[in-house]
Amino acid sequence: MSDTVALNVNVFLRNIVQMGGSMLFMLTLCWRLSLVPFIVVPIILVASKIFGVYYDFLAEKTQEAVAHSNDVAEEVLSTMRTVRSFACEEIEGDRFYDKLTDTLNITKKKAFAYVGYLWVSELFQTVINVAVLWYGGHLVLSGKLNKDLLVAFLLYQMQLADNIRQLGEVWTGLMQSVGAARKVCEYIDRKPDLNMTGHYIPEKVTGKIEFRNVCFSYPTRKQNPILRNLSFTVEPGEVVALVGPSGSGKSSCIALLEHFYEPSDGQILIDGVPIEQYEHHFIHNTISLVGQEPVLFARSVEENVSYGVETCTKADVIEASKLANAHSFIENTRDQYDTNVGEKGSQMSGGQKQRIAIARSLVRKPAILLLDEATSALDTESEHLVQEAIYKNLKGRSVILIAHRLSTVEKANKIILINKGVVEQMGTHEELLKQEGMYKTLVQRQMIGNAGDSPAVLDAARPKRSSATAPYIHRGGPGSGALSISPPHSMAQSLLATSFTQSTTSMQSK
Ligand SMILES: Nc1ncnc2c1ncn2[C@@H]1O[C@H](COP(=O)(O)OP(=O)(O)OP(=O)(O)O)[C@@H](O)[C@H]1O
Repeated sequence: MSDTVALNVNVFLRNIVQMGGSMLFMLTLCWRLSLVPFIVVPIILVASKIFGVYYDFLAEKTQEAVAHSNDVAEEVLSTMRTVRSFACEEIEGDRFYDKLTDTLNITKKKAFAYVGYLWVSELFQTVINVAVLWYGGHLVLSGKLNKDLLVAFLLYQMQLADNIRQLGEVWTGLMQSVGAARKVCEYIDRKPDLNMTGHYIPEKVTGKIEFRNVCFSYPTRKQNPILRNLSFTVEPGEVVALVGPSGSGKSSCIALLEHFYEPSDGQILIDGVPIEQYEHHFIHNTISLVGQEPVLFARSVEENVSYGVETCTKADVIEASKLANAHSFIENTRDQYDTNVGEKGSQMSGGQKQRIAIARSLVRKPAILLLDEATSALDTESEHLVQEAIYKNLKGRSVILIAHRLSTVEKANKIILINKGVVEQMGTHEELLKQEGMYKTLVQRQMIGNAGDSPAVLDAARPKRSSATAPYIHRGGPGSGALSISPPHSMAQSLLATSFTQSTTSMQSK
């Protein structure tokens, strides 16, 4: 756009001046003969205007078509393993080809429109030349014009035609740029729907979180309520677990706390202040999130862990990595903290990615930590170590966690069971086990799955909290590292037991 404007404005101004000069000289040579081109030139300008509007429209369509084909290419390249694992290379190739064909069709239309425009303007210029020669000859024969002046007039006339042709090209270039830039300008001028005008920066955040009668639906599905009058409180320093069936709205609560969306009704407060009143950078340094599928950047481990924290030292990075149980595997890589994790962390395993993401959150020393299935890809031992570290080192900080493993959830100070967007049960693991409700059913389901489908196991296990919480692995004491696998657990049973939500869903469907 900048290149086209810089070049075209130069050519445009030069031709306008030359055109003005030619017309002035033509008028002084013979005003009667000047009327001929002066009548036809406005017709050419009108034709240029009509063509310009159409060309602008086609240029915008071309941009859209190119964007669609790029979308397909980008999506397929970034999900290449999925595409290959379903043997869909040809299908995706055809999809890309179709999008490229759309682009080609629009480009063809553009080419035909340009040819049509050139044809019309050349035709009019020929008409002017013929008309000037005919009328000029008539004026010479009738003695109203000197034949030398007719030749001079014709030379200016040729200059004028050349200027009109160049102006047509400039107009085409400008319309092409305007069409292409319109979308970019739309995005630049777009005002976010979210209210990001908050300026509140307190000296200290204690970490009290309050959901007050929150109603929410996603902007793309406004008619589909996700959270309905949802209320709960997390006191400073509390660890609260959100549990419930898949799709019940747990991650949506986290998204609202991160201020990615705003509730349609109700309020979310941090230390009694509505979240939208906090300054954007401040709130995101105060609340740290480890999501379901953490995204790493194609940089070194150290740069990923210290991401966004300007004052972060290497010692801070190592400390956070130790807390996240990531230090030992990082040390074992060839370049250690300088190891490049690859695009979106593709050169790391799922569990390694999660641990680096946890370290990235911990390095900020947040007042509120949100863990949305943040340890789901870790083996039970690693998860246990990471959790121990989090519980030990985040004392005084509030933690909201979503987890599918019962062993993760039961240590929480408070468990909130969300079902279909409302809080159905709330309390500690022991309190909820005493109530008849979905939570107890879920626990029974998991434990039965782990103990040879015997309902009696639940009762037997209840007083022994440690065996209930880590049904298939017993530890020999904190830090001892000694593990023993309980008989008579089968591998299939253990696998079944690892998914809290899966069990929930299957229970619900019954
Ligand atoms: N960006 C989005 N746009 C529209 N609807 C969405 C979006 N994200 C989630 N949803 C819908 O909102 C509902 C709640 O989703 P949410 O992710 O909060 O559930 P969840 O309880 O965390 O589930 P899970 O345990 O499976 O992660 C689901 O029905 C889902 O389809």
